[in-house]
Amino acid sequence: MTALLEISGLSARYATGAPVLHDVALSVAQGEFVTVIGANTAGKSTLLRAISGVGPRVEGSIVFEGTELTGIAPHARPRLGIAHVPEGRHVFPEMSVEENLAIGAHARGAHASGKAAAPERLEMVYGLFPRLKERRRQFGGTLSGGEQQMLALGRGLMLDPRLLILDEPSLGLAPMVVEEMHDRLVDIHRNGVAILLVEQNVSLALSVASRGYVLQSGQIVLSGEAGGLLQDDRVREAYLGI
Ligand SMILES: Nc1ncnc2c1ncn2[C@@H]1O[C@H](COP(=O)(O)OP(=O)(O)OP(=O)(O)O)[C@@H](O)[C@H]1O
Repeated sequence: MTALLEISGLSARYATGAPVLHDVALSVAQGEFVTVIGANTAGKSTLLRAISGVGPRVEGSIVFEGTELTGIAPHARPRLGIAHVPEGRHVFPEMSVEENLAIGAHARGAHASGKAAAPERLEMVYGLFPRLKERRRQFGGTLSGGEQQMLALGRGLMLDPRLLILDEPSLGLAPMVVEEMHDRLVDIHRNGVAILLVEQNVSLALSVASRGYVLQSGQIVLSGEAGGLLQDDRVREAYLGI
């Protein structure tokens, strides 16, 4: 499979701290669903931030569709087709659902080639999340936690991304909402969008993704087919408590 995202020799550190990522190599093929699992502070969010260019200082290479990202400004990366939905919901509380979604379309830029028109994207997002359509005039801040997470995800999709990077989309949600969220991720993936998912819920992440990486203290210590990782004793002991 052709690589959509190819990371190699990636190290990252924050201005104020010690190195967080060490010589990380990871790839996502066109249309692939990949997950990164690991304990708290392993560096999962930092890895996603390095891809979107917000936060850590990086060394190494992050190539997206043949373009080296490390020299590209963070605000220009969404226009290449990368949507980052960070941890926490980050909706604009005093803007309507539809205004929140419009911001996503704006971030993609008006002239991106191959971009579906914003009204089509909006219908696609409303098709995936009918509850957002019902509440399109409601302020973002008045939505339930699950609805806000869906709005954050919908805003990312308004970018018409080729790669969706998601940080803990199920954090703090009730189990039924978590399942709904993961069903929607499967739908989005079926529509041809590649997904890189960071998730605390390891069994769920490995059941929706096709491949996974285990990040430990900033290093990839294990990787492979999701089904294989789910059966791996090291994963079962460390992350599933089995
Ligand atoms: N802005 C920052 N400045 C300095 N250090 C940071 C910053 N953000 C994160 N770190 C540090 O980087 C390390 C990795 O954090 P990161 O958030 O990437 O981990 P994580 O695997 O996503 O964990 P969690 O699941 O708890 O979010 C931690 O030790 C954290 O304290």
